[in-house]
Amino acid sequence: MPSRYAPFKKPESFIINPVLDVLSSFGPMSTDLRNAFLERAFEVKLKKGSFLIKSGETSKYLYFLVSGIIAGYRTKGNESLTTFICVDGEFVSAIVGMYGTAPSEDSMVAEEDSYLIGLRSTDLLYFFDTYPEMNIIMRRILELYYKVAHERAVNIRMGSAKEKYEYYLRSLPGQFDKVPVELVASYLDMKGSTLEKIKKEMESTRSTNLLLLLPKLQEVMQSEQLFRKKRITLGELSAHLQIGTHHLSHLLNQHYGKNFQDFINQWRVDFVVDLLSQNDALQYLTIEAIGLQAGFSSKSTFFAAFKKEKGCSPLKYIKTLSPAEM
Ligand SMILES: Nc1ncnc2c1ncn2[C@@H]1O[C@@H]2COP(=O)(O)O[C@H]2[C@H]1O
Repeated sequence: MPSRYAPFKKPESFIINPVLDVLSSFGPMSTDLRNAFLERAFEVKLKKGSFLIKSGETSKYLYFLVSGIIAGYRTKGNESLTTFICVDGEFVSAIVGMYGTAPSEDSMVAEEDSYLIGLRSTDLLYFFDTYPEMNIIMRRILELYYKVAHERAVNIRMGSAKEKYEYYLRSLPGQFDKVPVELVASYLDMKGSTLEKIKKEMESTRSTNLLLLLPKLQEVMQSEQLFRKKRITLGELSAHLQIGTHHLSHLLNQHYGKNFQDFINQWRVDFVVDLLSQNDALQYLTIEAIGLQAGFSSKSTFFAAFKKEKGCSPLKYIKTLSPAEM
């Protein structure tokens, strides 16, 4: 047993229970099987840069990555190739010799501090013999990984560098940002500089696509006066535009230089100013009531937002209006 292994330590239940939930999402687990896992699974903490498995080593364990990144690589002559990138929520093992029957061809290294749950292959074999449901669960996991591996083999050989990168983005929804560019480039078998260029191009088309939404945003604010809804949220406005909240935030920041709240408040203040200058609103309504009409939920937020936009209080502003405007 290589000495770099820490002694056996059971994981905390708040960590192992979600892992068992992932397993049972592939098929029901009996309480006995869950308990057997709780008894035998161990925790593995890896510092960034340390090995989970070294090439040539016979691994007698399977792992589930709870947090962090594990990358597989192998070297051929002077060349080093990233063979897989594993992010949290995935299983990792020496693919060749999964049950400790042959040395691993790939080395597996933590690309950031990682936390894994391990299981001895002998325990897994024992589970197969003792709990029939474990066979079903493992069969389904392997079917899924087989499908993913096939997709990867096809996609990585086909298409342009951009298409390969698009495949990669689809294969790790929501997770891809955390993997270092150099690692992704090696995985997709392209130069780091090529990948940087593709990423930049995709960023700029995304910004252009977002800009196409500006007329719709204007429409939603002007005709539907969505800002007048008290406590309107970023989520509601993005739902109206049918885009994600982070895309809307990005658009507001890029185009207006404003965060969501300031953007909404600017519309509200413009609404108030419009009302004040157009008719004799103040004969019927107090200035506070006009603020509430505009969508502000209190006098203080109204006054603060007004000052931020116009540089003075609403009352001072009214005094600057000519009598004809009032
Ligand atoms: N990365 C690791 N891989 C395998 N076992 C580990 C690791 N880190 C700690 N261990 C523990 O080290 C133990 C060594 O003996 P066991 O095989 O009984 O069980 C092993 C695990 O409990």
